Amino acid sequence: MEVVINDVSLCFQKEKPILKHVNAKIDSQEFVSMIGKSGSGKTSLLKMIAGLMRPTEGEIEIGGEKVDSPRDEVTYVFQKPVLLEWRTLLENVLLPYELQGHVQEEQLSRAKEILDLVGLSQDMDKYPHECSGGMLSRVALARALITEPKILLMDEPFAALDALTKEQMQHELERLSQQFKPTTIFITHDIQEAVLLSDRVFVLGERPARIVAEYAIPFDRPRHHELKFEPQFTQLVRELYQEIERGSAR
Ligand SMILES: Nc1ncnc2c1ncn2[C@@H]1O[C@H](COP(=O)(O)OP(=O)(O)OP(=O)(O)O)[C@@H](O)[C@H]1O
Repeated sequence: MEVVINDVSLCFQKEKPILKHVNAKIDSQEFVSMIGKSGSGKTSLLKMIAGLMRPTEGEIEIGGEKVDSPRDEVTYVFQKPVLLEWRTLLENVLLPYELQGHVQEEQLSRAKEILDLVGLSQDMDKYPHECSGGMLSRVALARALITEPKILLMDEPFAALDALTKEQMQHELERLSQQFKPTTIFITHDIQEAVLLSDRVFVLGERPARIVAEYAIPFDRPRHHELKFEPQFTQLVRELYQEIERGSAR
């Protein structure tokens, strides 16, 4: 399902606009990252796509329909995994099904299968307090994908993880998004992460922000971390870094 951001502006009361004239079209099954300085409005843009907030001007369309409230096809993954402490990992992953009604046998198998896919087959009866940050991120990813959302919105999902765990999670996400193929919009401060995972990277400028640059990332998939040492990769990272700096000066 495609996402269209059509001349979107956002202004909180009496303040200078946060976002002004943001335009973008994200194709079905495309993986796009948004990078930009802190406070440039990335989370606000994601919330508007999720239907959690309305633009002051312009509109957002998903699959050709205007977004004015949260939609079933869209799943949102927060920076900090939001898990219920009194439920096991399996029960947490089953939550989207429970919210739809009674859990069927087939859905239980599906939940176990997806926990297996993220490497947690041995841990599904544990409670969140018994788990590491990386395990909790895996559960959040499993829960996000279990309903096979058409649109996956991720707001710095790996920012709180240590470097090695973050690499593992990037690998999991790369693998799973190739399998499930949701249209993904991913926010990150990590330029390397954006280049590694994305088909395209958008750079947001400073307030009032708009998309000041857009880079297509040409590497074949599946992608591996060794790519980070390739000259073309480091060159792209450098250019994006300079774009963010230039964006601030614009
Ligand atoms: N509900 C709100 N009311 C007023 N101002 C808000 C509200 N939500 C966000 N803002 C302001 O909008 C600006 C953009 O915030 P947003 O969280 O979208 O930026 P961001 O680019 O995601 O930042 P970060 O990278 O630090 O997470 C910030 O200055 C923030 O203080």
